[in-house]
Amino acid sequence: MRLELQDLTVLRGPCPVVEGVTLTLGPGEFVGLIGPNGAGKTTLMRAALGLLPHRGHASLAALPAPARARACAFLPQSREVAWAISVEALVALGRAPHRSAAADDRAAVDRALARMGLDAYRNRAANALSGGELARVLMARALAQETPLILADEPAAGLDPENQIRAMEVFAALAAEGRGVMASVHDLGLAARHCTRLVMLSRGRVAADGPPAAVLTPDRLAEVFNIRAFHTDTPDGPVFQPLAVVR
Ligand SMILES: Nc1ncnc2c1ncn2[C@@H]1O[C@H](COP(=O)(O)OP(=O)(O)OP(=O)(O)O)[C@@H](O)[C@H]1O
Repeated sequence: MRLELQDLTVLRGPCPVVEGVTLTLGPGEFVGLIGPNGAGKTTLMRAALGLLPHRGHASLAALPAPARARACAFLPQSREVAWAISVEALVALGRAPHRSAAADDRAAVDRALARMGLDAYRNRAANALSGGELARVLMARALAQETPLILADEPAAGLDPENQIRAMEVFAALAAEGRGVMASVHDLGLAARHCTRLVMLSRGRVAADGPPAAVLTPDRLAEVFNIRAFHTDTPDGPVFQPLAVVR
């Protein structure tokens, strides 16, 4: 399954905050959605999912809600859990879109918990976890949905370095298994190292779309992000470190 966006435009009041975005997300891709604060990353994902009114075409938004929930898992930026629900029960909510046998649901929840290293947290109350622990639990809920597409809004925010790397590795592995993953990422170093492709947004428009090294050019970093950065290739992969504000 592919996500296809054609000329997607989202207005907030009279202003377009996403404008004329055309892109596809296909199996095997881990797309990093990058761009400065306010560039339109969250808005783009929510419109693609049919959660915001938009113009143009979004293949997911065009599906009826139940089919959409079986096609795509969404990991939103907000991480509030109001009740003292157990981690296991929270992750099991990811199975809601499916009409599968209980044993299949349990197996999917087990796979998601194991993948996120959360077996020991199964019986903990979700509203008594640290911010980073809860972020991993909500990622497990999205994984338990076992959808061909995954959209994640800043999944690495608030995670420690080990868990940031682990989260990016899980998404990269899901892509390698044939899913299509798109995640907004502020850490350009993580994005450069783990994503197969970057889409750079600037003021609601696609400023660049391609392999990380082709997207993260000094000119675009200055123009779009207002920074200059150190960027080199090592045997461990690309290393990217923002250095200074340019203007
Ligand atoms: N409910 C709203 N009403 C009006 N404008 C909004 C609303 N939500 C977002 N915006 C505006 O739309 C633009 C894009 O916001 P969006 O949240 O998509 O950006 P973002 O790239 O995800 O930013 P960040 O990196 O800060 O999370 C911003 O200028 C923002 O102020």
